[in-house]
Amino acid sequence: MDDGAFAGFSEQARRRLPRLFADYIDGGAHGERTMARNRAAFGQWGIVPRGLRDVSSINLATQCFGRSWALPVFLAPLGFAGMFHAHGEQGAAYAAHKRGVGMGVSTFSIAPMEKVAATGADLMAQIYVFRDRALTRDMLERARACGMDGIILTIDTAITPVRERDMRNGFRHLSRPTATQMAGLLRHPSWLYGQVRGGAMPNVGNIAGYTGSRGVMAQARDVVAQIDAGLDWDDLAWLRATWGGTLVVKGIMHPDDAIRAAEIGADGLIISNHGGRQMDPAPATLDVLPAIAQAVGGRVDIMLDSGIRRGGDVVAALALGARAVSIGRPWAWGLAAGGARGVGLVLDTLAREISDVMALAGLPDIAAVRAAGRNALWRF
Ligand SMILES: Cc1cc2nc3c(=O)[nH]c(=O)nc-3n(C[C@H](O)[C@H](O)[C@H](O)COP(=O)(O)O)c2cc1C
Ligand SMILES: CCCCCCC(=O)C(=O)O
Repeated sequence: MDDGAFAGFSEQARRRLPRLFADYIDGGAHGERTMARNRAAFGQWGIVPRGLRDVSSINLATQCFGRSWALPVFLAPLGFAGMFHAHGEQGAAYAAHKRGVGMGVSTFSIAPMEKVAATGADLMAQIYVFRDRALTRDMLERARACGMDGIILTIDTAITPVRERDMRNGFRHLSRPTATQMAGLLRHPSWLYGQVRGGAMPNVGNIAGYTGSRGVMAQARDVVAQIDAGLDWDDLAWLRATWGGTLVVKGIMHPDDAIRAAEIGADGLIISNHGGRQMDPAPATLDVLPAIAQAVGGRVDIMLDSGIRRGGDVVAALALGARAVSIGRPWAWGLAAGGARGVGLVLDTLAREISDVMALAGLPDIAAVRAAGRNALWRF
């Protein structure tokens, strides 16, 4: 896979992590065709160079979901990040805070959201609607109590599909490691040392009542079983009525769903195919973006994720109608490779490339990118 500007980070992450974690991050569902298509879609668009425009100062600041960020880039919610490096989710949040960008805290965060919030970062809690609604209400109350005024409802995980790499590695059964798995963990002593120092028996610490000594994957399976596969539009309306803050729906891939979510009162949408980890084969997010942007017509802000690996990818997504993008695997690689510093470097790398592309396209700020739209682009 083409890891773009982050190839160095992903290589280092693969060296540092036991294989089953590296594969968990990198892998996708079934034949991984969606994952490949996400990248290929960005390859279809060029940014047209323009000169004789004042680009002596490039401003990457943007507004999305009623928030202001220094870059049009958000750290996507990632489960189990605390197992990629001892700095865990707090390290990533610290890096996000330092760079002035936002971050989603996964329901499957190893660190409880309260600890992540203590970094002072601009966070949104990623939630599911659980079969036990009291559990969902509890997540909402905790998010509110620790100062988060926004939530992200993930809607593309009614089931968790086969991910062949995880099957091969027995990832979902890690709670009782086999001899092969144990040998794999022991071959990565610096990673193991970090985990031992961090508590040795990690929990999905973000979900009250699901921690304990049975091991992280047994807990994760229990939580996955709580995700309500019967979720429908009425439940979105229930969530809208229950949660007074910003509500963003993640996993939108069809204009009709975008319109319906906006009508029910969602404040924002994330066009996402979960980085190719759910539906395979699905269309690339960049390919569905123009129709969705046209359908919602500016009524709600759109963020896009899945396959962003270059500054040019970000500029293309903004020109086609997104207000910001989010990155998943790149920050996981940065964290695994170098903790909080690694996540910061990933953001710096992307910011530098976005700035390069905007300058050479004669677009000094994000408003100019959005105003130029397709006029800034070339379809190969
Ligand atoms: C390791 C990993 C864990 C993830 N965990 C979650 C999660 O807990 N909740 C969620 O909504 N999305 C989750 N995602 C999906 C991301 O939020 C995001 O949609 C995706 O990573 C974007 O694609 P990219 O990795 O190509 O940037 C996860 C993705 C990865 C790679
Ligand atoms: C054991 C599978 C749980 C999946 C939750 C995290 C996630 O969304 C992912 O893509 O991985």
